[in-house]
Amino acid sequence: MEDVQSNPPLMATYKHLFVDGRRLDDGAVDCNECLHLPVIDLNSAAAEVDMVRAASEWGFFQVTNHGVPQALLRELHEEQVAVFRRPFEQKVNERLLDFSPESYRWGTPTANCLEQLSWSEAYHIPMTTGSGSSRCRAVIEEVSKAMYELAQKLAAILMRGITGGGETMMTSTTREETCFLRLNRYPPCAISSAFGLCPHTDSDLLTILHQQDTIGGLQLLKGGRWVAVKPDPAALIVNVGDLLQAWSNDLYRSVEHRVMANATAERFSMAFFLCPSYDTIIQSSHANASYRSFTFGEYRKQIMEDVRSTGRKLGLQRFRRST
Ligand SMILES: C=C1C[C@]23C[C@@]1(O)CC[C@H]2[C@@]12CC[C@H](O)[C@@](C)(C(=O)O1)[C@H]2[C@@H]3C(=O)O
Ligand SMILES: O=C(O)CCC(=O)C(=O)O
Ligand SMILES: [Fe+2]
Repeated sequence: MEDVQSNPPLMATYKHLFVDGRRLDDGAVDCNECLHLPVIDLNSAAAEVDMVRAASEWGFFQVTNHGVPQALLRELHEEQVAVFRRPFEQKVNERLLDFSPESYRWGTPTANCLEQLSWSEAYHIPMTTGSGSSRCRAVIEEVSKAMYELAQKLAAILMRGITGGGETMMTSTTREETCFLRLNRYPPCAISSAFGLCPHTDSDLLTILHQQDTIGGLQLLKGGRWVAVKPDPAALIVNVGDLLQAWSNDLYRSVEHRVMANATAERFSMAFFLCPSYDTIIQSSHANASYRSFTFGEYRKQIMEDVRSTGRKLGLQRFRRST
């Protein structure tokens, strides 16, 4: 049974954004249509070709035979539920497993309007920090390692698929220090429609996402329309991040996605973000590269500045060369 005291005070903090019973305009969503993402069997002979096609046509796909044990994912889910069930005060004031105080976040402190609000709470867990000998710590570490290994394998395939060649991604390009797990919890939002996570692209190389239940709510922008992704706790979803889009000179697509809050049910998910070291230069070898070269550190800094000053992420458009 859910302890109400564990919920962050989302309504009390953000009620001013729900003015005049305003609702988000989600008229573009076809609720009856659930998107079946392309499925890539990593053991199949065609895996590499299929993945390159899916990353350029969809930006999102599912992987099977990925090597991450279902039992481990279930165990993480149990630990995650317990972590979020703790009283709100504890989540804010006590460091979880020695992670930095900023590892716990809720709502959107910079939101100026309903469209910028994320009705959720999350833990950002960097791969290389934290301490202790609890089961929770051990499970987080094991999941991070398995996700890191899988993500590196997928990124290497996608880098090889960039036509024109020249691009290489050594395993040394990615850094355990910058990769992180994001544990998401989306509380129900009974009063009005809200985003569980507002529309965004991921600011990494690629993301591996596990939707832990069948509640649903993830939507992605396809052909100018928001479409719902079929929830499947047995699947791992992979999506291209901004850095791979730039590195591939727009061959691969970092697709905008969002989560709709559910009126009655809470939802959990976990995402692993594969990132390079901050000094990695992101640069396409294409003769007419669409983006100027930039470091990952520069990119992160720009995003944080934009979110702070405008309430939203401007992302890759900041780095696009004028034509
Ligand atoms: C306010 C924002 C923070 C965020 C970018 C955004 O505009 C909307 C989503 C946020 C998110 C969610 C997933 C990742 O944790 C993240 C790093 C990302 O790429 O999009 C964050 C962004 C952030 O914290 O900077
Ligand atoms: O919860 C989900 O399904 C999506 C989460 C997500 O997009 C993210 O954490 O970046
Ligand atoms: Fe995301």
